Amino acid sequence: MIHLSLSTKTPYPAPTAPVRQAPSHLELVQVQLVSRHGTRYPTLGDMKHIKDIYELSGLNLPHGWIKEELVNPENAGLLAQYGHSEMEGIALRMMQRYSTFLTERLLHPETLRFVSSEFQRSYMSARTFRDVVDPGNLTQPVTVVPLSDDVSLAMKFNCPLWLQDKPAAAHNSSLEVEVFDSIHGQRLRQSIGDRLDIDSSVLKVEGIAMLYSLCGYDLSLFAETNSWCTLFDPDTAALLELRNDIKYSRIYGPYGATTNKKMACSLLTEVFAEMDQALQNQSSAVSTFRFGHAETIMFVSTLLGLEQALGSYNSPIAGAMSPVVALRRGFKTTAIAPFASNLGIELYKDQSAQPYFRLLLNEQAVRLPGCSDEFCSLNVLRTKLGDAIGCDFVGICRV
Ligand SMILES: O=P(O)(O)O[C@H]1[C@H](OP(=O)(O)O)[C@@H](OP(=O)(O)O)[C@H](O)[C@@H](O)[C@H]1OP(=O)(O)O
Repeated sequence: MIHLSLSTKTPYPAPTAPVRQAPSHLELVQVQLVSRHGTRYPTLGDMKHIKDIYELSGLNLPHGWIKEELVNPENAGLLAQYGHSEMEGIALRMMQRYSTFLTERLLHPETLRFVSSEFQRSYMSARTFRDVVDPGNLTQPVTVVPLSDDVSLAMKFNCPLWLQDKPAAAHNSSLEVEVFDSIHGQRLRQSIGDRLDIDSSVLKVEGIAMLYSLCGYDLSLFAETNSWCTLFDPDTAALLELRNDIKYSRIYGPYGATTNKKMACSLLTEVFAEMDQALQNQSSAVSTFRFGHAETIMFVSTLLGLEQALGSYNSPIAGAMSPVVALRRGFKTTAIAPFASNLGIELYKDQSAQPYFRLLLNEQAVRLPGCSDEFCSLNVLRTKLGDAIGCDFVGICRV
């Protein structure tokens, strides 16, 4: 696979090495997972933009660059074959990572739960994942959270205040994107124009961003690097990822509306309730595997302040940010929200029953600020989340 940072259209970066084993004094009590669905087809919105690109006059596209399935509305937003494979891989590695724990849990099938949002891509991701973890079909079927009640996975649709603030967030990000385009636009138009052998004025930067998404879909859906991805090199891809991150960090991330820092509070309240219940009665500890969307992961990341564990975070990602400084930013959607992006939450207890946790982002350990090690006292996380635990999501979202 070519090493291009393709933002939320990046295929899942399967880990190449297993995580560290827990120290012997820690006993695994529970595992929880919050995951985006696997690789999907473009949404209807993206299909329209792709169709415009396909029909752009003056683009003599080589054979194979135009793929009808990317503009067939019957495919819109559906989980793709490769998305199933991504979920199978994550489940298989989880079975290896927690083999004793999960084998024992399957003796009490009520202690494993699978939950998805009401979108086909999330539901089928949950189904595929469950089929690997529970081949004997002993556990309850996947629980689908009705969209109208969903405050934990597709939560953005049920927060009126967030929806009211979104146009302002989108406007703020568009101002920063304009600054970015004024600095980097000419270089991008020249580079892509040369590679497409067209006049650099034919394409706007917004159109180039769609070509970048097309490379992501080519790579994620077809493992193909010989068409749209030939237009990009790591530097131009990194610039377009930065352009996306200017937007995503303001719409779903730490540099947008204050509600962004609360949007995952209902979800993390559920996660903490299950952790507390597990600590009180370990034998009935429930491990829940949840499947949602890119924003599910981005909202959780924003509430946890993951960008602080992943890189520099003090200043908002801005259009005039130098690419060198931008390289060190903690909020990178290629790392936080690729297809099948997932956050694992492991719960342990030590010999004096003190609770510990470890976070795995895409199956790699993350050490939160305030933690001296990836295995960290649960009190650090509880304190960090504060009143987000037990939050009144409806009250927070009231206009
Ligand atoms: O890849 P992203 O995070 O942008 O995908 C979004 C969807 O946006 P789009 O693919 O259209 O750019 C968004 O669809 P929209 O029609 O509401 O804009 C969808 O609601 C959101 O959940 C993301 O989709 P995901 O792939 O299910 O995460």
